[in-house]
Amino acid sequence: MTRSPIYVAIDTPDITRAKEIAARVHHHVGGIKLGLEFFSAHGQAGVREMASIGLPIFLDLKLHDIPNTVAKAVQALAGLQPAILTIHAAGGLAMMEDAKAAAPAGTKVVAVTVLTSLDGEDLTSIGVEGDPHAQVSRLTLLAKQAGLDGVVCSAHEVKAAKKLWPHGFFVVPGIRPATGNGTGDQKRVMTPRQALDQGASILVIGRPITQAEDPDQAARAIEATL
Ligand SMILES: O=c1ccn([C@@H]2O[C@H](COP(=O)(O)O)[C@@H](O)[C@H]2O)c(=O)[nH]1
Repeated sequence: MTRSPIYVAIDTPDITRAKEIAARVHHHVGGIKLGLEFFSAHGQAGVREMASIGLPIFLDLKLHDIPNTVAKAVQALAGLQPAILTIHAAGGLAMMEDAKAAAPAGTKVVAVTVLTSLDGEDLTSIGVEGDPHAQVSRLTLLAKQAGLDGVVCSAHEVKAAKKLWPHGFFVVPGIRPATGNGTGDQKRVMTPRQALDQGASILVIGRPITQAEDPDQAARAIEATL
């Protein structure tokens, strides 16, 4: 059976709630994404507890520091054997190379290019010239050169990024079902179906599932559109 491309982003510091959501959506997702909020509250012990549910774990820590520090952090996380681990492409070529070298063989190391909460104006405000497309393309090529497994980008850039890296692994957040609540803090969004059509390898979906009255039903409804 093929795994669902949906990774549910369980962003909560409440481990009881995190386990409850995971148990409810278990059959409709391909994995669980744990990020800064969960990790800051529960650390590696919490990740192990969530892993015992039996779904692949995507550890979204978006590591970004000098190469030595990031490599040591990746080494320290290696025992968790995450399926996917994120670092920031803006950390540069050497940082990405060292992170990949420090990761366990079974872990896909992927680089965040341009956060889906940013638009062109935001990029200009932090001194990045060009639109998100140009910056995603530039950082995708750098991540490929560093020997990573793929990148994180929005569905708006994934087609172009895939052209540059046909065998890359493309993680796409900023997913919003056609019907439902607003985009929140996300600025570059697309529906799950459209994102897959554009070339996403996996879809990261948080609030549309976790904040639904019935997360199981929300995940099931999204799955039905794929
Ligand atoms: O560019 C990025 C990189 C990571 N994320 C993470 O994905 C989820 C999205 O959650 P939603 O509730 O579906 O908006 C969240 O955990 C982010 O940390 C991202 O959104 N954009």
